[in-house]
Amino acid sequence: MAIMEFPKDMKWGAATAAYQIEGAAFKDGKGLSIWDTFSHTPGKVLNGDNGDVAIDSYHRYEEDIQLMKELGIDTYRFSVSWPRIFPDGSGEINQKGLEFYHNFVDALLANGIEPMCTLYHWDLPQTLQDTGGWGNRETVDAFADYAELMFKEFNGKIKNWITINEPWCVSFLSNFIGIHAPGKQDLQLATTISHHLLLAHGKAVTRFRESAIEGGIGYAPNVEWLEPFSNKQEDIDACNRGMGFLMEWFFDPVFKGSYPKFMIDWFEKKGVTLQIEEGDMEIINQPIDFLGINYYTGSVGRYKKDEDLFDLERIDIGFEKTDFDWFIYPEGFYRVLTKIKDQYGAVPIYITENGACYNDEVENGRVRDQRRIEYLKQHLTALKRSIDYGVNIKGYLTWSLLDNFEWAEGYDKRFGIIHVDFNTLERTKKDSYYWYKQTISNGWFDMFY
Ligand SMILES: CCOCCOc1ccc(-c2cn(C[C@@H]3NC[C@@H](O)[C@H]3O)nn2)cc1
Repeated sequence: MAIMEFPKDMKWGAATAAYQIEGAAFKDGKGLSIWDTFSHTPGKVLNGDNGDVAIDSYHRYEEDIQLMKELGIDTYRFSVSWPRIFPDGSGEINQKGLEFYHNFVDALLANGIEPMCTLYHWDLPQTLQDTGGWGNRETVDAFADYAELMFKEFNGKIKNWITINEPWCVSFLSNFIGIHAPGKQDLQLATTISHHLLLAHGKAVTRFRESAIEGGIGYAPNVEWLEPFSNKQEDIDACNRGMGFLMEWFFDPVFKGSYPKFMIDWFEKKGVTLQIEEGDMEIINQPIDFLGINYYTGSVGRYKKDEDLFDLERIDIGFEKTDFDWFIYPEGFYRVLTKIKDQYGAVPIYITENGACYNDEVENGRVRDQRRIEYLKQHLTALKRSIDYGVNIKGYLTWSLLDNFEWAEGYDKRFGIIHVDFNTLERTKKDSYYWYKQTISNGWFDMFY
């Protein structure tokens, strides 16, 4: 047997996000988010899908929690819909919104499941977007006020807080590449937003510390691995720029108190500058209690002038792909985690997202998603290797517990270990659910069975 065994104190979990699962988009006083607006804008989301109903977890969370309990997870990562709490982004509080999350969190705790709460998972109140969104520094303070309210409201119930999910997606994917809400294509704006997001993270940490809240706080950047096609310096440099876009750009300010010079120089060549105000970097560079890491994929890269923003070409050398057309690259998971350890030290890390898109359907009451089991085996093996290297892994949370609304791909891309019929909303445990359940129970798995 090739047993892959994990530390007995490592936490096992699963993750979701409000706009992707809740539905009830216009119910009980919730205000509009930018994803309500974006998904209702023709041409933005595949098949015209939206999160109006999603998988109706707003009404079905008790059923979902029973599925989590049977799965045996220690912790469940969810996000709060900011406009469900502050319909206008700030000011008047929607008590029904607070009531929903209290009922939900109480049900998690009653079933022995530790809540891990993401404060911002992309659903910005539309009213804040109407005044510039994350491009406006006033949104930073609105976020800090929202965060402080949540900290105080749930102090003692929620002990693991994540400020911002995937700041690269919020800034550059959404405001430069433009495929996520609000769908802008402005590099200067996106770069300014990346700074405001880190500032918002820092200000939330300040409020957390000042309020003496029980537990810990971090953020959850997404990372990818880029392996140079050759040892030619131009290939190495191109891959470092591509990785620096997600890693050093969002890690150095938090862990080192400054932006990476090689990226600043590159952006300046593109006519982009950063407006950093006095005191910003000190606010951003505050100690955090853990780092969330979201990893899905990587690729081989090489220099190609004007191929993309970084003169970087991602090439297909035959890696297998998921149904999202992403390369399956478990070695990249090990490489990125060990790079983080080498560059930023043994910061406690939760894998806050790792999983694969496979669109297997229900056949005779069963979902045979063996490819997802293989993906999880390969990436958990890479995780174990990183633990043995000295990476301070505190937990692993798979994305996702349930099939859900996959942003611009709508309901066309399934990441869940539980299948959801998007018409009837019926949940069906996939083969990967049973595999994950056994792995959690054992604390190990056998590579070959
Ligand atoms: C045309 C050019 O395209 C450039 C890259 O385009 C993308 C698209 C999507 C992603 C992406 C999607 N996910 C999964 C989510 N993580 C958070 C959670 O909500 C999951 O649903 N992570 N990254 C990255 C890059």
